[in-house]
Amino acid sequence: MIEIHELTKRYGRSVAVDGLSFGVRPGTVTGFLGPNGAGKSTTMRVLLGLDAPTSGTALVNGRRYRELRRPMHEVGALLDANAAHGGRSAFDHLRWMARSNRIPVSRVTAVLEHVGLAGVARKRVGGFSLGMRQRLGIAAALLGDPGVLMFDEPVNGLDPDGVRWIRELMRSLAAEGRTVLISSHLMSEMALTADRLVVIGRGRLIADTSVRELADRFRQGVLVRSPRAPELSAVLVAAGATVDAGAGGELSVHGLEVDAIGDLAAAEGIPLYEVTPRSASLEDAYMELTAGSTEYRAS
Ligand SMILES: Nc1ncnc2c1ncn2[C@@H]1O[C@H](COP(=O)(O)OP(=O)(O)OP(=O)(O)O)[C@@H](O)[C@H]1O
Repeated sequence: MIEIHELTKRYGRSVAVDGLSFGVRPGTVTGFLGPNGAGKSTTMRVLLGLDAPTSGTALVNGRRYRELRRPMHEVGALLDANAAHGGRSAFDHLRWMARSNRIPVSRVTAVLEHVGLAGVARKRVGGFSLGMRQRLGIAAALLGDPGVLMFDEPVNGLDPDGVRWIRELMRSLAAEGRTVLISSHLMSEMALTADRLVVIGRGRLIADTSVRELADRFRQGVLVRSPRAPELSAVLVAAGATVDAGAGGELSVHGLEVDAIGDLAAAEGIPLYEVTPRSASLEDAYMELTAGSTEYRAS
């Protein structure tokens, strides 16, 4: 469980996080989204005790990071994939972390296997690709088997296989009942990975919602194709829908859900070739939500 309450972080005169409040629940993947400079990394750094808040609180399992008795058992994080010393092997890097946190070395082998690095465990980290470094960073986060996990931009620079692997790993960690927070500035990625979304801009909360609620909020109607489109259109309008006919004969229907459209067409014996809810505009929703919050914008 993560709880952020009225969190503000100033660096000199600039405000990185500005009165931010939200919670992240166990058993879900929560996407932490916002344009560059929105304050995502700062929030995570404060949660991990790497930065002190100017005011407000950032709690893990009800405590500030420094009050956690065995921090690596409670929260694991990937902030910077290049944190490991290049001259050490993956195994030695993790063994050093395990020893200094009184974690049995057997966990090192387990997490290296979990992230698919068992075969290169004795190789120097300096020779690792970005994807392998990300995996090693995730292995380090998992070392203490914590219930809360935070990943800052974990898919940055990964190839499609790596992206899919991370997505599945995040989902399986949440399915085990863990609290998973992933920061990203890619809505398209979060739409596939996250259950919930916390969107911030200029350090402030813009939206705290489920992916489904956001999709519904910005739904663009249902696309319907039928060989008897004009007839179907009349039926749908009579049932209270608003219908726009496209140039190709397709109908854009607002005010009726997919099931209702199917039932009405069936009742009239009108064939349907396609009924597609057009809710895939999450990227647009995100752009609209964060318009005005971006630090740098091409004009
Ligand atoms: N140590 C620091 N000193 C001064 N300003 C900082 C510091 N760390 C962050 N900031 C500023 O705080 C703001 C928020 O930065 P932060 O890195 O938290 O954003 P972010 O949402 O993680 O962005 P990105 O997606 O680019 O990583 C930015 O304007 C940044 O320049």
